[in-house]
Amino acid sequence: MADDRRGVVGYALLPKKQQSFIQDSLVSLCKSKGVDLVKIDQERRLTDQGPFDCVLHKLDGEHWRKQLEEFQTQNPNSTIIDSPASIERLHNRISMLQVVSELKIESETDTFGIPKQIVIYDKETLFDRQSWEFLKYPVVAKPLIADGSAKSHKMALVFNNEGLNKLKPPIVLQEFVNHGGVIFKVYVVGEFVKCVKRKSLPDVSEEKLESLEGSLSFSQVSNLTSDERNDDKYYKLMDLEDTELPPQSFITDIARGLRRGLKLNLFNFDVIRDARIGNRYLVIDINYFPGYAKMPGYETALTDFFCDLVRKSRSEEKEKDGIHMRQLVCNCDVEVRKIAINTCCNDGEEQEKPPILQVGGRRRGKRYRGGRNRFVTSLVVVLAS
Ligand SMILES: Nc1ncnc2c1ncn2[C@@H]1O[C@H](COP(=O)(O)OP(=O)(O)OP(=O)(O)O)[C@@H](O)[C@H]1O
Ligand SMILES: O=P(O)(O)O[C@H]1[C@H](OP(=O)(O)O)[C@@H](OP(=O)(O)O)[C@@H](O)[C@@H](O)[C@@H]1OP(=O)(O)O
Ligand SMILES: [Mg+2]
Ligand SMILES: [Mg+2]
Repeated sequence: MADDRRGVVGYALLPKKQQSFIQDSLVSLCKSKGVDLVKIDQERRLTDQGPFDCVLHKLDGEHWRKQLEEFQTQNPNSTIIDSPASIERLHNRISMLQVVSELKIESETDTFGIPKQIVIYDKETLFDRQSWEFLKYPVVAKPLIADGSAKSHKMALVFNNEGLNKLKPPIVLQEFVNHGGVIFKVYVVGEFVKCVKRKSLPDVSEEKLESLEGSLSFSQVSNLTSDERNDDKYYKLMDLEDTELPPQSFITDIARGLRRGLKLNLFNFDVIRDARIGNRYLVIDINYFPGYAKMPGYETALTDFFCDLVRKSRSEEKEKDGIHMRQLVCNCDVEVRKIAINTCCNDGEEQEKPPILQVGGRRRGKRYRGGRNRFVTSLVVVLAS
C-alpha cells in the first residue's frame, strides 16, 4: 500500500451476492495485500461506520441512495463503487443498450451493434403487428425493467402471433439472432477485461420456425448448471469447446468504451456472434456487479482493483485542492497515542504547529474525528505542510 494504513473496502450486498462474492480466497488475498473487506451493517447509518477507502455495493432504493450521498459528502476521499445514477441506467433494457450504439470503435475485420428492437408499453401496440413489422420472428420478449428481480429475468422466445398472447407489457421485443448456441460473457473490473463462453439458446432455422408453437419461456439460460442443462434435450447438443472466442483486442475496446460511456467499473455484458455474418457481434445485455466468482482468477482481478482504488484515493487525499499535506499515521499504543494527540491536536495549545486539515481514526471500534480522547486506538492527522 501507498502508506502504512491498511486499506478498507466496505461492502453492502444482498445475502445471496455476499455469499457468492465474499469468499475466503478473496478475503485472504486482499488481506495479504493490505486491504480489509468489511461488511457494512445495513441496519446502521453508513456515516457512523468506517472509515472506508471504498464502498462497494449492489443495493437499490431511495434510503440507500441517501446514505451513500451523505457518506460521500462527509468522506470526499472515499470512492463509491459505483454511483447509483450510473447503475440506474442498466435497470432499463433500452437505456442499457443505448450506450452501445453511441460507441465508436475502429476495426478492419469486425463490427458490432445491438439487435433490432422496440419497446412495447401496451397490448394494443403489441397486437398491432404493423407497428413493429421491421422485426421478423422469432423475437425475444424481455421485461423492460431489469432490476434484478426474478421477474425481470423471465423471457420468452416468440415464434409467431399466437405466442404474443402470454406477453405482459412493458416489454422489449428483440430480434432473435442465430449465434450457434454460444454466448460470450465479458466481465469488466475497472481496467480488467475477461471474456468467457457460456451455453445459450440454440439456433432456430426457418424450417423449424414453421413447426414451432407460440412461444417458449425461459430464464437465465446461461446461468443453468450443467445438470439442469443436461436434463433438457434442448441444450444437450451444444458444444462450447469448438467455439472460437471473439478477438480479445476488439472485445477489450468495446469493454473500455462501455466503461467510459456508462461510468461504471463493475459490470459484465453478453455478446453473441451473428451466425449470418460471422464477424458481426451483438451486445444483448449488460449487468451490474455480476457473478464474478464464476470468472476464472476473480480473486486476483478484484484484489488488484481494490488495491488500486485505495492507492488512488490516498494520493488524491494528499494533493487535494492543491495543498500539499503531510499525514501522521499512528497505530497507537498507549504512549504513542498520547504523543500523537499532544503533537497534533490544536485545542488549547499555543505553540506553533501546522494547521490541521483533517483528523480521523478509530475509537472503541468507532470513527474518531478529532479532539483529545484517550481511547483513540489509531489516528490519522493531515497537516498542511
Ligand atoms: N437477441 C437475442 N438473440 C439471441 N439470443 C438471445 C437474444 N437475447 C437474449 N438471448 C438469449 O437469452 C438469454 C437471456 O437474455 P438476457 O441476457 O437479455 O437476459 P438476462 O435475464 O438479463 O440475463 P442475465 O442472467 O445475464 O442477466 C441470453 O443469455 C441469450 O442466451
Ligand atoms: O448475484 P446476483 O443476484 O447479482 O445475480 C447476477 C448474476 O450473478 P450470480 O451468478 O452471482 O447470480 C449474473 O450472472 P452472470 O452474468 O455473471 O452469469 C447475471 O445473471 C446478473 O444479471 C445477475 O444480476 P441481476 O441482474 O439479477 O441483478
Ligand atoms: Mg444476460
Ligand atoms: Mg441481464
